[in-house]
Amino acid sequence: MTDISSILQGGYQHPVSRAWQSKRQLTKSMLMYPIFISDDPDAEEVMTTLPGQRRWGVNKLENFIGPLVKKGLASVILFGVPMKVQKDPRGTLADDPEGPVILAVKKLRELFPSLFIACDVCLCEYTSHGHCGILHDDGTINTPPSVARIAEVAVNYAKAGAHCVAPSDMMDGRIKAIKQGLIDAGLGNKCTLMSYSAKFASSLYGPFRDAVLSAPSFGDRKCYQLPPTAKGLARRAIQRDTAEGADIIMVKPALPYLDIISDAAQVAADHPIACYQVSGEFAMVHAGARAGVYDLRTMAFETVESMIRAGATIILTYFTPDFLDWLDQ
Ligand SMILES: NCc1[nH]cc(CCC(=O)O)c1CC(=O)O
Ligand SMILES: [Zn+2]
Ligand SMILES: [Zn+2]
Repeated sequence: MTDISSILQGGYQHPVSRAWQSKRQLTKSMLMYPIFISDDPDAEEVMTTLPGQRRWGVNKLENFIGPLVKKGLASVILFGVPMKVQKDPRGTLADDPEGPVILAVKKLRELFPSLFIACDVCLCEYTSHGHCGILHDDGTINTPPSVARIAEVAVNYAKAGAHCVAPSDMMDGRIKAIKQGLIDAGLGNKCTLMSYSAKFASSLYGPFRDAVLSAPSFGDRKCYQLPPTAKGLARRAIQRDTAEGADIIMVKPALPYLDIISDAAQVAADHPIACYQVSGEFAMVHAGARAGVYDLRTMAFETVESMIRAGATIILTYFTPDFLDWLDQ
């Protein structure tokens, strides 16, 4: 005789009952789409390492984003790609009023009033050395001016109309400085602060660095991004950033760091938890599908559903346009 408590399959025999077995399901409003904005206003440049993604010029945004908004796109996060300009040690062009990010924010606000617009905040796309902060002469991070500069850039994106600023630089103390800067500018109640709190020094950022030309010219980012083994540091960074005024906590990369997502959901239980399925994860899912290891769509769902199961409610992913279609089918 089978013990009644050993029978589980009765609970998931049908697609509807299977859906009831998940606490949360992927919905369109969970998706935030990362897009690359070139300083060439007419660009629609294909990138070989990020399948299907392009560097877009400001003039192309209407035709690119319009159909996605019609399909239910709720939010985007913008990355500036300065292709033509001169970079300097302090990343002066990060908040150039005529630069790609500020122009794109204004344009998108005007074109798509319902779209939630976040801006990634970092200096590495704009610094001559390619690091995320301002450096001492010996090449190490000089924290106070880095934090001041990052906060200045964030406030300028918010002033341009960003609904959310998301610092990915990993400088200590930047959340507090940005929050204070937003408050001082009268934007404390108008702009969401999403912290890349638990951002690890990962091999999975390669395609992104090619896309935005932000690879460091020397060294690596291991003195500011977290060591992949450092569960404790991640928890402390999450605690610190919630205490410093972050509205949303992010974990990045996502799939190899599901335990950190789960920790974040406990440590910051009263905050929305975001995770970033980064460029290398996206490339891996595509590469495996091309090699015949699995079906692309099935695997894309499995990765993102794992993140949701771990505790994420916001997913930054290059699969967003695909999910908007797949979720309709
Ligand atoms: N601060 C830069 C930044 N912002 C987002 C990503 C990664 C995004 C991706 O790989 O998709 C990176 C790369 C890095 O830190 O080197
Ligand atoms: Zn950076
Ligand atoms: Zn960044």
